[in-house]
Amino acid sequence: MERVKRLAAQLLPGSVGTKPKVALLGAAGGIGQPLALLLKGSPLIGELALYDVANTAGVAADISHISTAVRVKGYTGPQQLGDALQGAAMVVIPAGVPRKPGMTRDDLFNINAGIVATLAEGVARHCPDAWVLVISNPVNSTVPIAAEVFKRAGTYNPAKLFGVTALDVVRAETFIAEILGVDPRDVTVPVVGGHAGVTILPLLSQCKPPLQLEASKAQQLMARIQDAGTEVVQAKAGAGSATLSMAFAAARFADACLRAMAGEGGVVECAFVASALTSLPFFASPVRLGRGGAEAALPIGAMNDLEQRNYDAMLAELAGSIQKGVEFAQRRAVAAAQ
Ligand SMILES: NC(=O)c1ccc[n+]([C@@H]2O[C@H](COP(=O)([O-])OP(=O)(O)OC[C@H]3O[C@@H](n4cnc5c(N)ncnc54)[C@H](O)[C@@H]3O)[C@@H](O)[C@H]2O)c1
Ligand SMILES: O=C(O)C[C@H](O)C(=O)O
Repeated sequence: MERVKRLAAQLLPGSVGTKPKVALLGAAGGIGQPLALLLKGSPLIGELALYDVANTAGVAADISHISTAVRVKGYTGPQQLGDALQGAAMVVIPAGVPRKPGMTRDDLFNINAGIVATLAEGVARHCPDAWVLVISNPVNSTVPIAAEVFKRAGTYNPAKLFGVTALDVVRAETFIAEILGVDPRDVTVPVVGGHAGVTILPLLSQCKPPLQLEASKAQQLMARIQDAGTEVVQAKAGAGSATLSMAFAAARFADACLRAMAGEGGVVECAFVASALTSLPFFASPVRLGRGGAEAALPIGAMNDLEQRNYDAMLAELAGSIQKGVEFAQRRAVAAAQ
């Protein structure tokens, strides 16, 4: 049996025994640490590679003492990025700077664009078949950046690149459950578009159980979901943005991906993916996940007047953010070639 497991590990890239290796980039950060903790508890992971530019050794030593079967190793600095990524079946990226009060997610672009591009280059080189889950903001631009890097490297598989928008869904479920007086786990609500301000579009009319709200209340709830990140940034007053709820949301999304990777059918989660649902090249929607990644971006369904107005209002901003990411990656490639 052991021989069969070892053989399977050699034949299936990214697997340790029969369970995959997951690399977490930005593992010592505000999201990285609690996310590492949650991933250490996953029965679906064989090995967890914790990578950061600083402070990884302590986090890895600490997490490695937790009595679950996931093997943990820490990697620090660009020279160890390759080893962290080698053989990974999934790469989760929360590396980068968070917002401070008064900033938009787009204000993070100048720093985070280069970080995500560099890490995506590492993925292309060391684990080109991995599923890549991008958390670093602005997601509406960092995902297109990663796509461009992969295209240039000849490794782009649109089915395996995801912008993590799960926190928007988690928030929508929570706020709706408060209104309905039910357990948030019993609420289902699609959140589509992107992950910044007006591009976050919760389709409240499709909520299950149904949510009966007059238009002004629905508008208020939609605005609260759209501004929930800012609510946390303001509450943290300069100490960063959402980390714990983000770790919860990312762990849930990673778990969905790992279950689909392992062959579970019918797994659907919202994510920002390459999509033909709209005129835009990327769009967040419910996505059906399968062994090979995103199998289908599911139709966003009928929208009421409020949702349609929000949808129409978001398209230009989302298009601009996507284009900004694409142009950044193209300029970077030209500069690298000179
Ligand atoms: N997608 C979402 O819903 C969502 C939610 C919350 C936060 N975020 C974003 O996630 C990012 C991280 O947030 P945080 O609160 O964890 O920030 P943080 O500053 O606490 O942690 C970021 C970590 O990234 C590391 N890092 C920086 N450059 C790196 C590099 N080149 N390679 C590897 N690691 C690097 C830092 O050392 C740090 O440990 C931010 O951009 C934030 O806006 C996204
Ligand atoms: O709001 C932020 O800057 C972080 C994150 O995108 C969030 O939605 O909490």
